[in-house]
Amino acid sequence: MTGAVTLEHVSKFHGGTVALDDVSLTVTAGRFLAVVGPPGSGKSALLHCASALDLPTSGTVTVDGVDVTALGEIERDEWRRANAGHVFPSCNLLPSLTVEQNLALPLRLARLRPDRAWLRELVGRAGLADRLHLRPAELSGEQRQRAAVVRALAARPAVLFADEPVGGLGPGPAAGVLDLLAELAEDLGQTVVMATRDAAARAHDTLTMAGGKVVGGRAAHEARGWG
Ligand SMILES: Nc1ncnc2c1ncn2[C@@H]1O[C@H](COP(=O)(O)OP(=O)(O)OP(=O)(O)O)[C@@H](O)[C@H]1O
Repeated sequence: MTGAVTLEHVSKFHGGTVALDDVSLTVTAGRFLAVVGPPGSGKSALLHCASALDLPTSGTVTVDGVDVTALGEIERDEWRRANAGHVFPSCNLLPSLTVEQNLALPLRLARLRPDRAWLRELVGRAGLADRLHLRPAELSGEQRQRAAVVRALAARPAVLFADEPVGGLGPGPAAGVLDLLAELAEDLGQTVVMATRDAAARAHDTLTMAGGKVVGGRAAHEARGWG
């Protein structure tokens, strides 16, 4: 199983603002981890550093044994395209393309060969098999966000990083998207790291952040850095 993420003494400063303050933790491969905390507690900063979208000011991030903080910029971009999938609050699907074209786009841009069996599996689980020919505007909000999850996983990344993936959805559609994330972890062993203010119920493990630090968690044996 892939997707083990380890942060060791990771700090991130933005000028004088501390976004992450000496965070050390381990995400177990194949688990669905929710990172919870109030606005400004450092959830996004944690996801950005863990997924190599951003470099920490200090500390190291290792994913499946690769120290991504030691990679040069070009190598880091290549690593991220192949190994880190991202979902954001807004689905960011291109309105002029069909769902199928949207799902294939990151693979085409990265010149990665599609794994058709994997894509079929994802599309089926997301309930989009009969929606592939439609434009994003013809989907429900939940279906659009499910499509964003499939797109993020198309390259078979080691880890899916979802930053407030249900932020713009009502309770019913949000539950549908969270169910999909939980199923992907439970049935396919997909490692998922999700930042959320309050939608952690379906996750296997929870870490709580405040002031850039990890201050608690349900999977205390899996993480270090508090108490
Ligand atoms: N680019 C930036 N420039 C300056 N400060 C930043 C920047 N990005 C984040 N911060 C600050 O770092 C801290 C942590 O921000 P972060 O976005 O990680 O929190 P969050 O828990 O994800 O919040 P939210 O729930 O609102 O998304 C906050 O004080 C924020 O203002």
